[in-house]
Amino acid sequence: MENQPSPSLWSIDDRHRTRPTPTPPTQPLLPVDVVEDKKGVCGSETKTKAFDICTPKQSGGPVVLKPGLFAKNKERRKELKQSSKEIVELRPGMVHLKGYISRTDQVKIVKKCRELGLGDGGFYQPGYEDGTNLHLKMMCLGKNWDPQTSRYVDQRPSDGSVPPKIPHEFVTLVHSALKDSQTVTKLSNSKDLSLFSPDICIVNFYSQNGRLGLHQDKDESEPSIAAGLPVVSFSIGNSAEFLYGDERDVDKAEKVVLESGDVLIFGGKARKVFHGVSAIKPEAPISLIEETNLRKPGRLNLTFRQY
Ligand SMILES: O=C(O)CCC(=O)C(=O)O
Ligand SMILES: [Fe+2]
Repeated sequence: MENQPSPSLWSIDDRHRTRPTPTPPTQPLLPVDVVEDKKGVCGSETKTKAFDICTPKQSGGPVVLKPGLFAKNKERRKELKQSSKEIVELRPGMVHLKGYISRTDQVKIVKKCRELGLGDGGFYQPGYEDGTNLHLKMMCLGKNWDPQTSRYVDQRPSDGSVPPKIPHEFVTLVHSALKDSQTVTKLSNSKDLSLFSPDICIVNFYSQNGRLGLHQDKDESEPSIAAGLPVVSFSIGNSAEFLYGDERDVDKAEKVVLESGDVLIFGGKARKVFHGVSAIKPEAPISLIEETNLRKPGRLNLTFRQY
């Protein structure tokens, strides 16, 4: 499966033949990186600061010396070498598509997530019932996952916001990744990676100390889990150490590094695999950061599921 053409996110009809249609003009981003959301629950006024996953462009301020041209070109050559495509079956039902999302599409995903993340239902700091916070920022699309109750609801309880819809371009890319991953699982069981219609996407943003403990994704509906409908995960930005295993035990877990542009899929027999993120690594593609101003270090992860 080496060197497959990468699907383009904005070419809808036939990703292998059609040139990507020009990016639709993005809505103007909100003017400031902090948005005050005055919609409260039950009429009370709460102020939620939307988290900006990108660093707003500075006007004035201290001059930052950029790396020289030679150093930059060297970085880019390294990036090109590293972005080799490969599909690896990690275990039955669990597939790692390395370098699957093109750099252009990664840029589009970051920009779209930033735009949505600054609006109603955008990035916030999730916390558990006992008052502890998750070590990441979160935004839900389609339906809201509530960490306090581990349930999906239509509105975010903390501010009453309604989650934005999943952009259809994201769904197109999920379907392409599933179809391509089925080719490697033909010999084992391609039903593990059956096509589905994602109606939920949880978008996580990890900074330097971001992490996520070992857990199972099991809050989707019973029929969805029973059918083994897969979870499809996109990684963008800094690389991450991703753990997975049969039990909630870090010492027994296996480890894989997820890099920018990687897609990970787990369904069928692997649908209830324990998984988590143990660390964010320093590596990030320089061209992506330059084009998007994604915070450094910063890792965006999108997991698509069907309720
Ligand atoms: O960030 C990741 O790679 C995993 C995210 C995850 O497991 C989740 O959101 O349930
Ligand atoms: Fe998960």
